[in-house]
Amino acid sequence: MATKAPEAPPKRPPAVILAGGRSSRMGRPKAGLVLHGRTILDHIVERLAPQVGSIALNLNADAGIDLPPGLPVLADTLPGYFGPLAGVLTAMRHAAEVAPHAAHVLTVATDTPFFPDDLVGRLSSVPDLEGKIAAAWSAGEMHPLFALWPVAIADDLEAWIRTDAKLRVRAFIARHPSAAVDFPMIATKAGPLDPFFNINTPEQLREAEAWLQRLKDPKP
Ligand SMILES: Nc1nc2c(ncn2[C@@H]2O[C@H](COP(=O)(O)OP(=O)(O)OP(=O)(O)O)[C@@H](O)[C@H]2O)c(=O)[nH]1
Ligand SMILES: [Mg+2]
Repeated sequence: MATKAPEAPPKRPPAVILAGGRSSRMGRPKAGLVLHGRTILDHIVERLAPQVGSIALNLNADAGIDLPPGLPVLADTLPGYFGPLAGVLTAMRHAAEVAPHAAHVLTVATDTPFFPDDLVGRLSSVPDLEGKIAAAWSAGEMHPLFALWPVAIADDLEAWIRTDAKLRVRAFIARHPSAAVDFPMIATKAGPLDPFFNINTPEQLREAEAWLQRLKDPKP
């Protein structure tokens, strides 16, 4: 009797951490922010590593910290601070080089320390994922930088960045087949925490520190 070959486990995608912005509201590079004595970048790498095949960091200026050893640093392939989509394009170009068979590349933002530890598992379980952008949502909002992007649309993205005036991530996603993947709030003693809470200002950094403390406190 013929035995069915076991299905190969799904390949983990290459990932790029987006930290290529100017951090102007924070006033210093966001990748180097310290939360509970460790850089936010360390928190992000730790959460990401078990979920992906490789990690690189998209950065356009000195982050002001010692970077984790062995982490490739990628400046935007289209220099000029064209916004987050320039980071996504850089991620796609990088994936085509380091993982030529990967259909998608994952992006995450460096300023969002509580993102789900099942981010990749759930984004990749979208039916008929091939050719689609799978983006995370929570509380009725899209988090378009937490997404799996088809590497095959890199040229389209580059043309869009070169010609579109507004460079909105959501507008680019709307041009392509996409899927929304909803993530629940994290329950804490102080109420629900959005896993995509992101840090733009010094005040939000203090808020994130308080949330981290609540997450570490044992439940009553
Ligand atoms: N590669 C690249 N990434 C960018 C650019 N602008 C923003 N980003 C990234 O996009 C994500 C969301 O951007 P923001 O939260 O506004 O971060 P930011 O632009 O550094 O901060 P502000 O200057 O305060 O707006 C962050 O991960 C940024 O690093 C850019 O011009 N190039
Ligand atoms: Mg910005």
